[in-house]
Amino acid sequence: ERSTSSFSYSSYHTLEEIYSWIDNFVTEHSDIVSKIQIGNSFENRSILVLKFSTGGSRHPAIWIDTGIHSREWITHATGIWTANKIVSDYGKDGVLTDILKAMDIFIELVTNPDGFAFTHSMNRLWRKNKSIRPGIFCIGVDLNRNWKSGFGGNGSNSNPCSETYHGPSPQSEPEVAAIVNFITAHGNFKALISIHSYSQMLMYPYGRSLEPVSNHRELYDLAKDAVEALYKVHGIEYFFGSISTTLYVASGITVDWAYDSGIKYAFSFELRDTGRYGFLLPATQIIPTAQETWMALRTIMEHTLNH
Ligand SMILES: CS(=N)(=N)C[C@@H](Cc1ccccc1)C(=O)O
Ligand SMILES: [Zn+2]
Repeated sequence: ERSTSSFSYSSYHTLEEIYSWIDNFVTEHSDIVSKIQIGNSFENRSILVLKFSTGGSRHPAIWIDTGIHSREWITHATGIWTANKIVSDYGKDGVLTDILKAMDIFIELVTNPDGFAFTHSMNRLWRKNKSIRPGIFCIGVDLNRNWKSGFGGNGSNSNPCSETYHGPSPQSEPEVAAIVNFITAHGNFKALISIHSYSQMLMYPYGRSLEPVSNHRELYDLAKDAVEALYKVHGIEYFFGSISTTLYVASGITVDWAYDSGIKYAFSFELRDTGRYGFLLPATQIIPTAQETWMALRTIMEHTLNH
């Protein structure tokens, strides 16, 4: 493909199609978008991040990741649509324009490239990455259990054959280490949003315990505003609250690490649906899902800008 104009935002795509789209997208919007390789996956695929910036050296930044669980295809598709929405609405939507005048947005579209390739080639329901280690007879680590904060705690599993296997040590997985190194080196991230599917929930830390975070009232109110903005688009209802109280206890997760690293606006989405199609959400729902999710993301980013 030579341009993004032939790319279908209402279809699911392979890793190669997405990486090709990224190159075309950056070329076509080089005034505001750039591509950063933050590392390589276990199977040595490039780990790519899109940077949206209107200048400045180290603007306060917002992180969004999709596809950390490879079978959650609606999340990559939503991320791609969102990237295009940002460049389309910059200069037109006053709130977004204000956000980008003052802050940078980083989007990692394929956070688990090895797993994602595997969902296209061999196993559509693969979740983990594809790491292998001597003497261990099952493949892959759950990248949403490999983070340092609460590592190895309840709601993660030490059995390598488990879908929630936390790995041999915190940040043992290159896909997690790459993000930790990038965000830590940057040092000025104000918000992190890690996007999963499915369940229709918007959640904030902690996952590892029932203990409320210091700004839990602020996060509750912001989550409430965000899900209301989401509901107004297509009438889709989300639950919201802390991970441990809304869903279940989970340890070693992205948003707990972000929060403990000083990123006080840390959220995790569970996109559509509530189980009718689950991970196999029909492509006809990609754009409606992305449209409603955008309104929630925009609400969170606006709050981050103003606080
Ligand atoms: C269906 S699922 N795997 N996306 C559910 C996902 C819930 C979660 C999201 C964010 C933080 C903690 C926990 C998980 O277990 O990792
Ligand atoms: Zn997930």
